[in-house]
Amino acid sequence: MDNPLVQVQGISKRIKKQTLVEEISFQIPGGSILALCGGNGAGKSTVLRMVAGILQPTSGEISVSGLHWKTSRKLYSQQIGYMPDDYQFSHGLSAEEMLTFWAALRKIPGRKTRVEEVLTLVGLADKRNSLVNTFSKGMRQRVLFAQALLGKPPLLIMDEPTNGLDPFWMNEFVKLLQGIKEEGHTVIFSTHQLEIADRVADQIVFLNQGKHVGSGPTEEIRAEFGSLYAAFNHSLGLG
Ligand SMILES: Nc1ncnc2c1ncn2[C@@H]1O[C@H](COP(=O)(O)OP(=O)(O)OP(=O)(O)O)[C@@H](O)[C@H]1O
Repeated sequence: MDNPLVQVQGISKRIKKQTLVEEISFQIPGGSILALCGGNGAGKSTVLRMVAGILQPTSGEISVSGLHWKTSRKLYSQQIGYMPDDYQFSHGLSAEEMLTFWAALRKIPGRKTRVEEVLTLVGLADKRNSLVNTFSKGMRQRVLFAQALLGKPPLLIMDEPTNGLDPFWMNEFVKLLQGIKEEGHTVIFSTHQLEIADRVADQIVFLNQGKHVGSGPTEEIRAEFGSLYAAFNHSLGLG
């Protein structure tokens, strides 16, 4: 692959004597979507947090746009919009105030307009004045998604972005991601919902118990195994 936007080379994370993830490698070409799939505790969040620069690998290398976190922290972070799998929202802030706060923190140019744009993108423009801590899980997910989009980052990293979304918003999420990809953004997201990976991802990486157990272009996996479910079961030695 020529000049992939993201290069992950043999990363492992050990905490005390426990190995959380071991020797994970993949590359993501610019303008494409990769889904990290696996069950609970597979290591998806740990990998995403390492790519985001929040957690440092015990061994292995990661580069984003040719940059390494250790040598270019600020530039590296500017490449990335990160959506965590959970977030404790502070009391008393509306959706608009929350996003304006994040935009100010990150020095987003034209932040009033950008906050308006992302609120509209995630369908929360009419809820802008409602308190975020009164929002449903799906609405909170959409606020987190909006904050990741604020800086129009080349790379979007999303941890379980469809958790808590109803079928309507699941569909909207797929359309949003497709739109983001058409604009040239690169996306990596984790999910245990294989149907979402099937619908939007160009490439899949299967993880199980911290290990890479299979990967490939989505179309090729489908052609070889019939479905992502069949491929995932095969990667677990179940079929
Ligand atoms: N800070 C930590 N200290 C020790 N162990 C950890 C830490 N963070 C995660 N783990 C362990 O690492 C393993 C991988 O966790 P991780 O959260 O990356 O998995 P996941 O695939 O995102 O799971 P889920 O889908 O349940 O969110 C789990 O066994 C978890 O208990």
